[in-house]
Amino acid sequence: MDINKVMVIGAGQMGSGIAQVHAMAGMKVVLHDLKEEFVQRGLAQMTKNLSRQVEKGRMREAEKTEILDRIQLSTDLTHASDVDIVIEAAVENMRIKSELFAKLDQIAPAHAILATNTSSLPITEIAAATNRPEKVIGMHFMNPVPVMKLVEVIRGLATADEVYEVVEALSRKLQKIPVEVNDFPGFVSNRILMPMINEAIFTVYEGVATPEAVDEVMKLGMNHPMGPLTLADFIGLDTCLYIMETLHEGFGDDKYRPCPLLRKYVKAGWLGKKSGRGFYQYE
Ligand SMILES: CC(=O)CC(=O)SCCNC(=O)CCNC(=O)[C@H](O)C(C)(C)COP(=O)(O)OP(=O)(O)OC[C@H]1O[C@@H](n2cnc3c(N)ncnc32)[C@H](O)[C@@H]1OP(=O)(O)O
Ligand SMILES: NC(=O)C1=CN([C@@H]2O[C@H](COP(=O)(O)OP(=O)(O)OC[C@H]3O[C@@H](n4cnc5c(N)ncnc54)[C@H](OP(=O)(O)O)[C@@H]3O)[C@@H](O)[C@H]2O)C=CC1
Repeated sequence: MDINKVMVIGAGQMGSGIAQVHAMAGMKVVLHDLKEEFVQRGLAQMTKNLSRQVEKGRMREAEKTEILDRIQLSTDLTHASDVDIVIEAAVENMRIKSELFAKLDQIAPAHAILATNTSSLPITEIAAATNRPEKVIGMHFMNPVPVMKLVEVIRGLATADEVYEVVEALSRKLQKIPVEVNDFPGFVSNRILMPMINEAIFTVYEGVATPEAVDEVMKLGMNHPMGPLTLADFIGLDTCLYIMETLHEGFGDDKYRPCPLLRKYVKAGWLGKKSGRGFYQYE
């Protein structure tokens, strides 16, 4: 099956990146969010990224315009009626994702694949909200989407082989490298990454070191491009907390308990870079 038109749900940091890479690969894209201001923010992010490519002489202004022209903005879910695939990148919450998938199942054409960019939630459970579980799949991009090569592809219990093959080919068309993993909480990426981030937060919580010191240790000592607390701020502390909760609940093992300091920051609205404050202050 050829993918010509894609709908991306959620115009946040992941949704806008996912929309951008599909438009750059020549596909028509509908970028959807709840409010006009959110889709406009997504468009501004994509425009900024593409302008940087133009400034660096890697893209012509005309190419940038062509890419942006392929992107339609939407606050109306019925725009899913003529797409080949929907990629959902709304907030990391099972109730919201299940409701979205139930609605999309009613609107999207019968042939359409319903993919989710969830970073930890069970694909099988999201698929159960639809009448087409064989066409539901996890397509987990990494942040920042235009830069990171990986797409973790997760089959639900009922995902059809041909759906997996379409998503694998689509990932390659986006110049990404798909890696198949099974449907377990946090998949592979966040089962390994997020406990490290949570442990870094515990070291601050217990007074072992400052956030700056923790990040320096991991950057200089382990050659990580960003320290774990800078990375947590970059991902979004709300998303980090939701992933830890999914791991904790899914495995029933206390080793995944979210650090109380992470909970406190999220309750305070300190969500990291996107809200201007997390372990660090921005602007
Ligand atoms: C939570 C989940 O479910 C899964 C996840 O995504 S976990 C998060 C996974 N991501 C990571 O671990 C990222 C770790 N950090 C890094 O790899 C790097 O710090 C980084 C790529 C983000 C930035 O790299 P850097 O060398 O420190 O900075 P910088 O030189 O400014 O940027 C490198 C390139 O990335 C681009 N870039 C940086 N941030 C970007 C962004 N937010 N959007 C688009 N492009 C971006 C820059 O334009 C630059 O491009 P060129 O090389 O083409 O000029
Ligand atoms: N951040 C990361 O590094 C990564 C995140 N992910 C996953 O991607 C998804 C999105 O994360 P991210 O982009 O960081 O989050 P953001 O908070 O940046 O963006 C989420 C966007 O989705 C919108 N949204 C919420 N509910 C709905 C809905 N019902 N319909 C349409 N849009 C909705 C939000 O609007 P509002 O502001 O009103 O809530 C917001 O604009 C999550 O599932 C996350 O786990 C995956 C890989 C990496």
